[in-house]
Amino acid sequence: MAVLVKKQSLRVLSPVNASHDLNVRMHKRSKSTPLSSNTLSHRKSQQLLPKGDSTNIEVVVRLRGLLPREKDHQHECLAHTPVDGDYHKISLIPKDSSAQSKKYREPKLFEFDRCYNSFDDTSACYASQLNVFKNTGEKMVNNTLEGFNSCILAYGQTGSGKTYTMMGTKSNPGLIPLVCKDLLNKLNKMVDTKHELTLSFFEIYQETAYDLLNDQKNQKLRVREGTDKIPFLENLSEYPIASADDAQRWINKGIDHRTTAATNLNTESSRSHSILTLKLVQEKFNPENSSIVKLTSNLRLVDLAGSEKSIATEGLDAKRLKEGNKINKSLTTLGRVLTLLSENSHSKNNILIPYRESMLTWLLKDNIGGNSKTTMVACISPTDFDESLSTLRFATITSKICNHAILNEESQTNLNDVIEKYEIEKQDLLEHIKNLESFKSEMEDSVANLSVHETDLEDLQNEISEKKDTIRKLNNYVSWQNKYIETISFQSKIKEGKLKKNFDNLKSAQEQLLTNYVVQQQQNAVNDKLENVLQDKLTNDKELQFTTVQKIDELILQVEDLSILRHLSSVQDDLDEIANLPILSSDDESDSDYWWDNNDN
Ligand SMILES: Nc1ncnc2c1ncn2[C@@H]1O[C@H](COP(=O)(O)OP(=O)(O)OP(=O)(O)O)[C@@H](O)[C@H]1O
Repeated sequence: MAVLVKKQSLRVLSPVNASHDLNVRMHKRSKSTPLSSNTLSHRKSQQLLPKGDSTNIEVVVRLRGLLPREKDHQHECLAHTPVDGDYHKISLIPKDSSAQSKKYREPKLFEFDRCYNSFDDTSACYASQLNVFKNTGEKMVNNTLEGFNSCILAYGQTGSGKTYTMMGTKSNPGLIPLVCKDLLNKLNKMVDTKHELTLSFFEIYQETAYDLLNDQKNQKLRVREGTDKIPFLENLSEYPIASADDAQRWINKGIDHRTTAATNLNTESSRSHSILTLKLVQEKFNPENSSIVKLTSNLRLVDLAGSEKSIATEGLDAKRLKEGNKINKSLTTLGRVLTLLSENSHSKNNILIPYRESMLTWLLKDNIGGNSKTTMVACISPTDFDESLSTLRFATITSKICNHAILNEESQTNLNDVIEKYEIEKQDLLEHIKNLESFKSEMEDSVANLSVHETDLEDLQNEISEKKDTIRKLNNYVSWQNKYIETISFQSKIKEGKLKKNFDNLKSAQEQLLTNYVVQQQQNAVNDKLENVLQDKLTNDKELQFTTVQKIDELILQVEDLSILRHLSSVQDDLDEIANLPILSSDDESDSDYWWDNNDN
């Protein structure tokens, strides 16, 4: 198995190179910050070299474990730390050992100052958040206390664990909170040193710097360069911090203001580079030469935005795409600057470094190529071979850069000034003691007055305890009352329910009755009408009957008259007939005895 080994060089500048560089630096500093000749003189005069260290940027690698999402998709772990516990090494094993390209066939082995495995706690290279602080963060705290500028820079692809390493979580705090806590603990134990610690926090979002501690977050900050050519942000707010809680409050505020968004590879992806700076100014008295030594140092904690392949923002809106492009662009510039710096560290040519090409490299100028002890934490994800390879190559280039940290020390050597300064402080202290004494005597007077009223106080206390007892009883009574009210109100609720039900029933019965009444009324009206009609009919009928009866009577009369007439007429007829009768012969008498026998009809 062919193994590619990249030897990391921990190059220390040759004394010739170091003195040359430091003299150039000193020259620039003394030109830009003229110091008063009789009072304040830089401890390192033109003849003396400043105390300093020339060391390569330290590189540590942190390998995170598989995330639940990656486990669900059964991603393989492609990065490994050695089982023998050699914490300098880390290897990347390609997924497909039969791939055509050599790049994807052979494992890659890298060596760095330290490689942390963050998921397998049985591994000898395992490192929890606290281990990372102990091995990487704590020495930066010590550098700062010694008066050196220091910087920790988290680099890596998106979702590889930079923010987790720098900020961590509430239950697993990262480097930033742990560094703040340790620095403050150590400062508070230093009784012979006066110190002032301030904190500032900003982000670079799409090539513009914003103050993360300013409530008006959209105010753009401009980069300026002092006479010493050190870039700084104009109007960036700085807050004094006295305790770890103070620091945490400002950090939380900054986190709230930082630009983050969900991408395909990280639900809370940082869309900006964030830079937190702790600035420490210390003053110590040096009894050897009766001077005051002033140490000024910065500790910068940088969480870079992650490099992104297009997959991170695929399908997302144009804003995310633009952010991704800007992030990649500024990281490319950072890569170019670091490459040139590493070339300068290895050759006598002094290539001009294009720091100003991006705001990030401009503001980190001193940390990546100058007066700073710097550590890069290269974070890698175990599932992305290409991105991890690119991060480890970037880290290899960075590890070749040599920085020259100098002790930022000034000393006040004029004894009169020292005495004058102490005299002022002594006067302040005496004034303070005087105030305290008068306060003390006021307090003593109050105590004396108090003893006079001691008996009253006892009575009052008895009264208070009686009142308390009454209050307790009242409270009991009130709570009993409350319970009673609760019961009553419960019962009345039930009653109310029943009443409501009855009321509803009554209401529906009433409505029914009303309906019936209306129907009845209508029925009555119909009945009345019918009755009237019948009555009318009856009346008509009676009249008809009466008329009929009359008519019948008339008819009867008429009939009677007619029959009489008829009778009379028939009688007449008979009479007429009789009158006309012939006189009968004896012959006729044989046929019939009487004529009427033949005229029956
Ligand atoms: N060492 C670790 N142990 C446990 N979880 C981790 C570790 N490193 C990262 N994670 C988890 O992985 C996810 C991505 O981590 P993080 O947000 O720190 O990535 P990032 O590199 O800062 O990403 P970006 O560049 O997109 O901001 C988070 O859910 C985080 O909690």
